[in-house]
Amino acid sequence: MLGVIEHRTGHSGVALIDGRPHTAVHTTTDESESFAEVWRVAGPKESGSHGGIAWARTADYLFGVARVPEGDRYADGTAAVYTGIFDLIGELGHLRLARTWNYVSGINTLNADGMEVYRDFCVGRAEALDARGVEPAGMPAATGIGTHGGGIACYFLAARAGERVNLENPAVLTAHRYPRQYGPRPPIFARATWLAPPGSDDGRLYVSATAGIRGHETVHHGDVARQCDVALENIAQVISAENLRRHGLRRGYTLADVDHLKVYVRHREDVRAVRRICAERFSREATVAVLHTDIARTDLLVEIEGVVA
Ligand SMILES: C=C(O[C@@H]1C=C(C(=O)O)C=C[C@H]1O)C(=O)O
Repeated sequence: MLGVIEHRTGHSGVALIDGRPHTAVHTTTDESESFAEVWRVAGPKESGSHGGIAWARTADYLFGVARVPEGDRYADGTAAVYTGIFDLIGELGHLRLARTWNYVSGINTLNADGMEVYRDFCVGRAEALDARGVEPAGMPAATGIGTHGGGIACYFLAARAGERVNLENPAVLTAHRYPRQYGPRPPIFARATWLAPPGSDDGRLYVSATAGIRGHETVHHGDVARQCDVALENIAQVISAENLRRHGLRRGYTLADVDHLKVYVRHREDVRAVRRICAERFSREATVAVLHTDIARTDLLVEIEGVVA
């Protein structure tokens, strides 16, 4: 095990438990929906702590977890976590950042300056890129989603070598090009990231948390089923052979290939409908965890992420 993230009805701090980074994120409101997200990899491991980031690695992969404590502003704390991540991957030599997750409590509430917490988080992330000279196109697939408490939990996966390709979706505007109406600094992440070990094309495709957005606009306001359909359509487009070819990758996938799904639903009463749609569209063998959380944009009702392995 390289790291463990528990999804449940409460949160915990960041810890190294038996050499494994660990935290619990408060991503749902019903204990029966709780589960542990366990990252496994073969080979000898070492672990450590670096400026509040608990990390573990093998020769090939690095997994790390950090947290910005609950407060009335988040930009500075977020910038500190992300500059810490950039510094750590540099020092350890695992420079291919492949996936990030950002679990943000009170994501749609206002901070002490009257700015939405999600936008405040985006400011901090963008400032860290500025500070370390990281190009927006270098940022991989991500999740930026709500929780019910605990500040901001950030975790990430990075690789030492191999092929990493960040993918966009032609149907959705590149996040870092969003217009200013979504906040003073844009979200910065790719729609998916392909990661393959050196000398092998046997890689994985990490799909960002994906919503009912076309261009930069939320579609089907108030209609969770139709937003869910557009999110699924967006995932299907990102992982399609046509899109992978556009990014220089000679393979292609369908929704039936996506596994390790996490589905975030804003309203408890929508959970059943979303579960039904996902059961129809994903493989019966896929694991699908449905969580009840707020979502970065107040008009988004559902987001879906997964991994093609
Ligand atoms: C809100 C969006 O995406 C969400 C926000 C993300 C982020 O800020 O890292 C990543 C994926 C989604 O959870 C969007 O696509 O506009």
